Amino acid sequence: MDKSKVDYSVYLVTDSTPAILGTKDLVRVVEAAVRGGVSIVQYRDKHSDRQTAVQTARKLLEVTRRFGVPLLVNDRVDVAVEVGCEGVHIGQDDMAYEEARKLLGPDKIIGVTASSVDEALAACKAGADYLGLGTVYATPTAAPQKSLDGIAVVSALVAADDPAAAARDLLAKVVTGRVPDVLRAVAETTPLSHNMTNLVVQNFAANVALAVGASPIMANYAEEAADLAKLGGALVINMGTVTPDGLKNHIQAIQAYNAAGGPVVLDPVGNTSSSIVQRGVDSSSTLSIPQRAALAKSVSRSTGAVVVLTGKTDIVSDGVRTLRIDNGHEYLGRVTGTGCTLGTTLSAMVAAFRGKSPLVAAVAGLVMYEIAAERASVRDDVRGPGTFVPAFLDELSALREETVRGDVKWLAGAKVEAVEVEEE
Ligand SMILES: Nc1ncnc2c1ncn2[C@@H]1O[C@H](COP(=O)(O)OP(=O)(O)OP(=O)(O)O)[C@@H](O)[C@H]1O
Ligand SMILES: Cc1ncsc1CCO
Repeated sequence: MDKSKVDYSVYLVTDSTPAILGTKDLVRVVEAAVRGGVSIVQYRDKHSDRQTAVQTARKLLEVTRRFGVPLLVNDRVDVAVEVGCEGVHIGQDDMAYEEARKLLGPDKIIGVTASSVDEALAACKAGADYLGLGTVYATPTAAPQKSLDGIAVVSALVAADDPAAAARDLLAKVVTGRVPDVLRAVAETTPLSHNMTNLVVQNFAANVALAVGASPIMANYAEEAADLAKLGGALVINMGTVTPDGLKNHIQAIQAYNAAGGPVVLDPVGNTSSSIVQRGVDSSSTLSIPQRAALAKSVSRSTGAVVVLTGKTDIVSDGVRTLRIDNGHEYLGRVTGTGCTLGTTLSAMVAAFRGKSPLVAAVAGLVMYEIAAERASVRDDVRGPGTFVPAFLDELSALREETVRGDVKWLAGAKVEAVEVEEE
């Protein structure tokens, strides 16, 4: 497991005490919670003897591996070493970071609890992969300086009657809560959105990129891609009006972005070729939402890419977590190129959120795009798809401005839900 890709959004800390777990089986509770959307699990057990702890950790590891999420063990580094899980979480009174690192090697995750600024700085300096901070809550006068990567919960899941539903609910809330971080990152970095897109949407896509806060360039000649790829942006490959020459340019440009580690958004426009971020497959499909969710998850698993399937309901999956977004307006389906320019929007989000979560970035792009459409559709000056387009650009731009000045009331309208997909 590549520890730089770990998603801390919904972090489950187990508790086997009867007051929290009741008479339930811990492994089943964890399985349900992971099925619902938990992205990382910490097995925390202060009371069991070593042999029991090793046995339980093995059972938990079997579950977490099946779902592709990491398992950490609290405190008991020897247990983590013995079962070969993804790492440990240590407190200030536990084994020292350096000693744990020696036992676990460089690739395992080591998280450290910090209860003061000094402890946090020391843990970061030592090389901790993440910090666990005590009870944290923002107040109107003390907003956190750094946004959080996720929340750790114990009883909200372990004591829940339906841990899967509780995990789904938390996942949707945490992902939605991170949307402003993504939009602010776009505003702060003005990422390059390098579009190799179809002939129909060039101008519209460039204007959408500007409205969401990106810097567009429509450059179809692949010789330029190696230089452009170094500018920290993302590439959109849209195959809407592709030609044999265009295809060669696309491949060369993708290689340039891969070499530079830059994100690529692939929009096959109705094609079903393998993809990096894919959309449009469903536009005229009759698949049910569970079928589309299963398709998105399986394409994501096989490509390693986040997959987006658009339509009235959009599906986003990173192969582990799958979400649906039910915002938008039918005008989006009556204007050409709204799928294509969504790809441009996504490129801005994944570029600005590079190294963080592409799933969260994709959700942010979808939510912003579709709430802008909803707001435009109810404006007095909008009487049909023609007047909708300029109003839509205005609303995209307004959402960006509101978010940058800290007004995120609009996000209350986000309809994001986690979807459970049966294991194959
Ligand atoms: N009836 C609808 N209600 C709400 N949102 C919609 C509707 N139809 C499309 N959308 C939204 O419009 C955006 C574009 O999706 P759509 O599936 O229409 O793309 P497309 O058909 O591939 O577009 P393109 O014209 O670029 O080929 C998505 O954000 C999607 O959610
Ligand atoms: C109409 C059209 N034809 C090729 S690409 C495109 C834009 C919507 O996909």
